[in-house]
Amino acid sequence: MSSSLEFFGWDSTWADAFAPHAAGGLTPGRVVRVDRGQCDVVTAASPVGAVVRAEFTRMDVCTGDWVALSGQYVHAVLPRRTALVRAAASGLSHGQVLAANVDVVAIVVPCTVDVDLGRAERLLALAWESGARPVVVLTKADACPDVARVHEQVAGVAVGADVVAVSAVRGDGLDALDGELTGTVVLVGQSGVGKSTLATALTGVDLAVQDVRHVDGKGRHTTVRRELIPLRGGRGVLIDTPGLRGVGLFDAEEGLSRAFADIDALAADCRFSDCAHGSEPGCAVRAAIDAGTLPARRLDSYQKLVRENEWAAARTDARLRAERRARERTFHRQMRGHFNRPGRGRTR
Ligand SMILES: Nc1nc2c(ncn2[C@@H]2O[C@H](COP(=O)(O)OP(=O)(O)OP(=O)(O)O)[C@@H](O)[C@H]2O)c(=O)[nH]1
Ligand SMILES: [Zn+2]
Repeated sequence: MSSSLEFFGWDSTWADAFAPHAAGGLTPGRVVRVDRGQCDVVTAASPVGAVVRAEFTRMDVCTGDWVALSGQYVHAVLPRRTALVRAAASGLSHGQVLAANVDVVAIVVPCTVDVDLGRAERLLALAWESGARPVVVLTKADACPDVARVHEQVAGVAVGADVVAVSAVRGDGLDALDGELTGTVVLVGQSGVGKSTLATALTGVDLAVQDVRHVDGKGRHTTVRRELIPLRGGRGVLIDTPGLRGVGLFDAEEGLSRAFADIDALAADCRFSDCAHGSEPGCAVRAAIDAGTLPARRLDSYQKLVRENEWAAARTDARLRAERRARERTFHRQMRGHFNRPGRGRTR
């Protein structure tokens, strides 16, 4: 397969997954941007402005997906290796896929003395849940009087993840970060934490103004904002998609237990298997807090995120129940119509 697709992350595993489509004469490509049923797809040849067929819109084709194109139609979406999902911003009880086939989730946290550990923990849970590898990036290190201390605090909550301090303006730490960012990378973090500045430093492209000339399916030239940009180290691509800011957890039980693996491990020693780590006797988590080995803040943070996640799950269940009831009503209506039709021979 052409090196240009490899540039975007194509490998032999994708080629295997694509084989049946290749046999059918379809073209592989990676989605670099989606906009209401239209998506921009890079292929080994030129980029294609593709149309997502109506029957696929519910599959939520998103930036980062590998697709099989038939002409300018997205014919199939290859099964995702990973997916970054959050509770939909609208507060609907659906998950929203923000990016697909992400290898590294870089959690961007500004390096300040009053660093927001709870936010880092939330993003770590989200990242672990996606199936990608999380890395915490402490930005604006140049403006922090005690980088080592903040690094230590954050490393303390980032169980199983690396933490790298950088200054995008001075360039400190960027080489170390390059080494962490391989494959498909996304930056997540609140507004103002330095994502755009960092993205520019990592790609050499000013993403705030980047425009890409593009030929759509009808051969017209248009200008689009491509959301998949090669990293300067040549070892990956950055997904720069809007909407990676406010992140609510969605179905993130697994992610939470990875992000709080230390608490999970302690909880295994609680006397009761359903211990809520409140006032139960024999609680190993409380014992660790009393002994000073687990900060009370971390347990609070964990419990808050678990409640949030359960709340989202309950809403999903409620939605599924409502959908089932609506389907049943439709079914009964159809049945009544069917049996009440003249000549159906309903005997009374
Ligand atoms: N001192 C210092 N300031 C930085 C650094 N990186 C970013 N900033 C500043 O932090 C502010 C926010 O940076 P952005 O890169 O726009 O942050 P963002 O996360 O992209 O923000 P949104 O676009 O709102 O999501 C800007 O004023 C930057 O100049 C850094 O390494 N050092
Ligand atoms: Zn307990």
